[in-house]
Amino acid sequence: MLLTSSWIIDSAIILSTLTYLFYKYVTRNFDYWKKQGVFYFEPTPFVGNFADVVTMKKTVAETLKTLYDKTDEPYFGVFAFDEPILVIKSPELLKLILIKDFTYFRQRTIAEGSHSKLISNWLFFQRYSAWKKTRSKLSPIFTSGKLKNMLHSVSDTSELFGHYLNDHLGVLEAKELCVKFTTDSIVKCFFGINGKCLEEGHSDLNAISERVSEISIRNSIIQFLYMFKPFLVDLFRLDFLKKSDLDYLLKAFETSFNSRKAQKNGIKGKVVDYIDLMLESEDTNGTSTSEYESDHYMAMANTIQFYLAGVETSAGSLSFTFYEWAMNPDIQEKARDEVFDMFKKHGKITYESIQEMEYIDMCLAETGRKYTLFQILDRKAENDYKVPDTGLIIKKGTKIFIPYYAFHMDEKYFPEPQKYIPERFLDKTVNADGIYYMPFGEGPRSCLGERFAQMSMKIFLATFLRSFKVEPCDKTPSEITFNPNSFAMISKDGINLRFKRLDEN
Ligand code: HEM
Repeated sequence: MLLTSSWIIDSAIILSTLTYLFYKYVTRNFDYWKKQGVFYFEPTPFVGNFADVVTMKKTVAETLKTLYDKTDEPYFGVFAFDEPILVIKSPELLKLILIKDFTYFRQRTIAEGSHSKLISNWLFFQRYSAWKKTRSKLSPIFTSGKLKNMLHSVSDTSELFGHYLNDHLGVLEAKELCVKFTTDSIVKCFFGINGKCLEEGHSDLNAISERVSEISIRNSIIQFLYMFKPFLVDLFRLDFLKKSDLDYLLKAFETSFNSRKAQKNGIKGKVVDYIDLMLESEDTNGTSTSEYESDHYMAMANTIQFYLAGVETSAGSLSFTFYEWAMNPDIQEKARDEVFDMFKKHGKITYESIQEMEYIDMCLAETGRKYTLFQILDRKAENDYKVPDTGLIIKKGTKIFIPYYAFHMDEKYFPEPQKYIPERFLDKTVNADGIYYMPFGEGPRSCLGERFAQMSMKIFLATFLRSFKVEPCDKTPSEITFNPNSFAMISKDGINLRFKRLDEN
């Protein structure tokens, strides 16, 4: 007997008290935006403004778009479950946050993965001081000169793709198909190995790439916690990759690195990939052993990150481009004409010739607009920041979501946003006043691999268009519905398309 003579009444009192206390706890921040004088959307206890995400009706990107469309305020408050988040709608304010006043917003909101030596070495997750050092060491890899050296590896992989497709023509799931190319091309350029996805049809690396992009309960929970509950990531030591997959990748890299080192044995040769670049820069003279080891580990860790950051995103972009080309044959034909002109003029794909393929550039730009690939971009205020010409002070620690899918689908910037119109990018006036188009992010923290991704995608598409065509089939969705269980924006029904040789009817 605790409170009354009846255990039933006691239990009811205890249960109600606990429920009340829990309710008070999860709603403790719900007056935050009111106190700040910021317009906000009324949250629901336990889910905040993300009820549709929890019930799997919509993706995070679509949920934020619905709210974005309901207001003309330059910024507004929402609650991700119990946490206040500032959402930016003004392109001018976004330019300040991402570029001009970047020093206030150098971090992301996502978990930092500090439980793992590997993840905490990844550029994407690092805090400013570590990030600055890593970014300055990695940036030289993506200069024009270095990319030119990687072009041959990407071209060879595209040729291999041509052979693979020739043997597998018919109805194929476009993303699965493109993952084979992006995996082989990224591991060739950054690990210096043959991923054998195209040569063997399905290799160990192909299986790892599929596990990374798979919509499984494990992946959904991990992605959700990285985004919304970062402290649980460290507590439960959550990693993106299964340990066995990670060990496989680390071993593949080290074996390739050591064998190249032994082969070269100090001889300076042509730099063809990332491994050569690492050997070139890992000159131990004048560097302490511990500094050498930490640089080597950083370079190796980021190779794994390039794999994770590049395979899924580039395959997503390519498969959505295939989808749009299948649904818009006139656009596919126009892109093919450009490729034939390019081959007529240059005879082969060179770094210079791909710069001339402007229509394919426009197609990729339009794919990047319509299919943002990530749900949101994010930043965190490192110090109090006074927003010019308003009374708002964004307090230190405030999490900021950039609803870039909503910007890209905003009628004001892109008339008839549901339509795929590459010509939108003809006059290059996008982002003239403020930032509203950012498929690769913007500012000092934008995508490091953008130029590599653009180069590889163009080489791949040019090789494809020269010999093949793509059409819709019975299983092709008439429009794309995004899968609400994934952090990446992917098609819920897959993208089944019919691939044919150019001379086939
Ligand atoms: C179509 C392909 C790709 C798309 C659409 C894409 C998109 C993005 C976006 C939106 C960001 C966040 C930027 C921001 O917050 O402002 C990002 C970051 C990043 N991406 Fe990509 N990406 C692609 C391919 C790649 C590739 C191929 C690599 C590496 C080889 C790569 C490496 C990175 C890295 C390292 C970061 C973190 C940058 C930092 O925090 O400094 N990405 N990417």
